[in-house]
Amino acid sequence: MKKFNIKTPDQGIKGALQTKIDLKTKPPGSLGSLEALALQIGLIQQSTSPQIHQPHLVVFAADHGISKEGLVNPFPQEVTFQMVMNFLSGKAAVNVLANQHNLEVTIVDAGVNYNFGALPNLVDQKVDFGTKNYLYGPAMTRGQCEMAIEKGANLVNQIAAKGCNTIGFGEMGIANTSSASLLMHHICQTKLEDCVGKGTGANPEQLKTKLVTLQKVLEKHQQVNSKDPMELLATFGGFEIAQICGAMLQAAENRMLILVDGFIATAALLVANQIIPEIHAYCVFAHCSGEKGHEAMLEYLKASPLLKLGMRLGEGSGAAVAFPLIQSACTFLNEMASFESAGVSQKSN
Ligand SMILES: Cc1cc2ncn([C@H]3O[C@H](COP(=O)(O)O)[C@@H](O)[C@H]3O)c2cc1C
Ligand SMILES: O=C(O)c1cccnc1
Repeated sequence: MKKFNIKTPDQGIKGALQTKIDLKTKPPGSLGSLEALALQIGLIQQSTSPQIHQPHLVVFAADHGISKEGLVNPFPQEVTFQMVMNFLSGKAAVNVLANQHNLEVTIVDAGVNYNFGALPNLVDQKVDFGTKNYLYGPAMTRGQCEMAIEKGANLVNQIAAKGCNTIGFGEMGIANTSSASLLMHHICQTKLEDCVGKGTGANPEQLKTKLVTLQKVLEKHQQVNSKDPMELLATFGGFEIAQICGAMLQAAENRMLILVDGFIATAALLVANQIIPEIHAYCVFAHCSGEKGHEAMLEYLKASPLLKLGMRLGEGSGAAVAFPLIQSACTFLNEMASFESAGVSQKSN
């Protein structure tokens, strides 16, 4: 298994950053969360003039063995490959929202149950044609899990080599809210019923079946070690979740700013955070999803999401929508006048 080397950013520059923020022509603290964001980005980049370069969203797609039974997912499995085609034609939610802010989008086949052949804009990182059904055994082997992590990490290195320092991750995989719920249950030690939500729109009866089914999955895997993130990921994960986990770990090692999307992307981070908790300093939490469980997941991570719009889509759509706030944080820090430069009097005391 690849070892990641993630260090909390050196705090030496913190005083200079805070002073620069406080000397802007505004009452102290009046830019609220943008000030915290500017401080965080400055620390990550070790600069009092941080810059966003080549911002990028990577969408990892994969299928889930469980989805074939239709017990946990309102939509059928083939929607995963159909949505990949939609991403490639540039017309899905994540495409249009990313285009709005000039975010580059890369689409990855992490393990879709479909043979795409060679498509020019699809990155082939297929581990397998979907995971196994975890009702009957682990979703993937340990080897597949490690491979997925490495593939995600390698892609981030390729993107970083082109000059990107800000990256978000999205996902597509019918039934993946179930994987995210199971991972959450074990890592956050939250009751299963508080981790399981409507996903793509389960009605009350479907939600009950989803919960009963996932309870059976937990019973099948009673022996799983909640303290072993790789075992959890291999048992309950998806190839897209595992690739996002590796991608996030690599992005933090590379000192990139990570935009964390919704329920499923945050579940990937839960695993990454259990592997190396220092990853936290590199994460900006884009939004609180409308999916039940996300708020508690964010609380577990002591994360303050930038937005709460009731979005519950995934794909990286929340990361795309929050991106301009990152730009605003850098812009005020770099361009706003100071009391001295503008000749504005500071408060008397
Ligand atoms: C058309 C469509 C587009 C999507 N884009 C993201 N998801 C989202 O929904 C799926 C998870 O929900 P569940 O666990 O209920 O299947 C994931 O693919 C996720 O990215 C979509 C779902 C659908 C149907
Ligand atoms: O918050 C998310 O990422 C989410 C919620 C429901 C379905 N798909 C994704």
